[in-house]
Amino acid sequence: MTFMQQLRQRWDASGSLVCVGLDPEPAKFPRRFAGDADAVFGFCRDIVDATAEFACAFKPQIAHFAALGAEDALERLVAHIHSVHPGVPVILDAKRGDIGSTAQRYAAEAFDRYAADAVTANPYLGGDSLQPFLERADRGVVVLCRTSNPGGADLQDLAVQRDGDTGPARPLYQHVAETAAREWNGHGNVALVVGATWPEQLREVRAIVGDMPLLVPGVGAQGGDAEAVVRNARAADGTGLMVSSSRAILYASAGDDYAEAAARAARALRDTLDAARRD
Ligand SMILES: O=C(O)c1cc(=O)[nH]c(=O)n1[C@@H]1O[C@H](COP(=O)(O)O)[C@@H](O)[C@H]1O
Repeated sequence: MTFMQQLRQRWDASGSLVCVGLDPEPAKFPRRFAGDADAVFGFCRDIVDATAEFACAFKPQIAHFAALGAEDALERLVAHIHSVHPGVPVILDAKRGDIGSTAQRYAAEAFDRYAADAVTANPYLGGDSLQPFLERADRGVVVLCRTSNPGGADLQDLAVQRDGDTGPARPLYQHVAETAAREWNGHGNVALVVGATWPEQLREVRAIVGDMPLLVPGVGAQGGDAEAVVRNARAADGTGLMVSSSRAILYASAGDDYAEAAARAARALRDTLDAARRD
């Protein structure tokens, strides 16, 4: 089954638009993990098991593992999700982008080493740099379009015009959305990242890309408005969104109830999103 088929089935089966982000920071782990050499895996596994029923996807962030030398924990975590929660797609957040020969190795890293169903990719190097990801038709390629951070505007909002365009200049992120929909999505395996912190841009992107899935980080710790995300960016059938939250779920409690607190936070976000899409 392809990533897109899996995602659509999961939206239906879970009734959830929540993507649970897995960004391990040992300093924030509950005290019971102190001195545990396998704390990164153990903590993330507990969060996964507690939140899976409320998740349309999981999104481990690679730097949060690699910076700790915990790549092995990431490999085992993805294997755990596939075996214990089959049907919940894993998006590896790696934001890769490089010349073709190197991008090919990044694709092998994400899809073969880590067995991710999808990967985030940076389009700055252009279409040929995305090709090694795009040609893996069964996997998803989640292309950065309008990122959630304050500086997302610095370059992504620059008004630009392609050679030969006759209309007015448009923000670069809109060109990314249009190119993704028209040129990069030949296998139907492309999604876009648009931050929850930019509701107007979410609306603009949705208008450009039709029903293409959007990964929307920035609710929770970054303060994005979950209801505005749904209002502005749901697809025609009420799905189309993976609204991603990491810290607000992972670290909902620093006590022994961390897993239950994470489940409550994920369920609350699911319910908020679900109510908004029924409005
Ligand atoms: O690609 C991403 O996942 C991403 C894109 C973006 O525009 N903004 C963004 O915050 N992210 C990631 O989403 C997660 C957000 O974490 P929280 O703010 O804790 O929910 C982090 O892992 C970021 O690296």
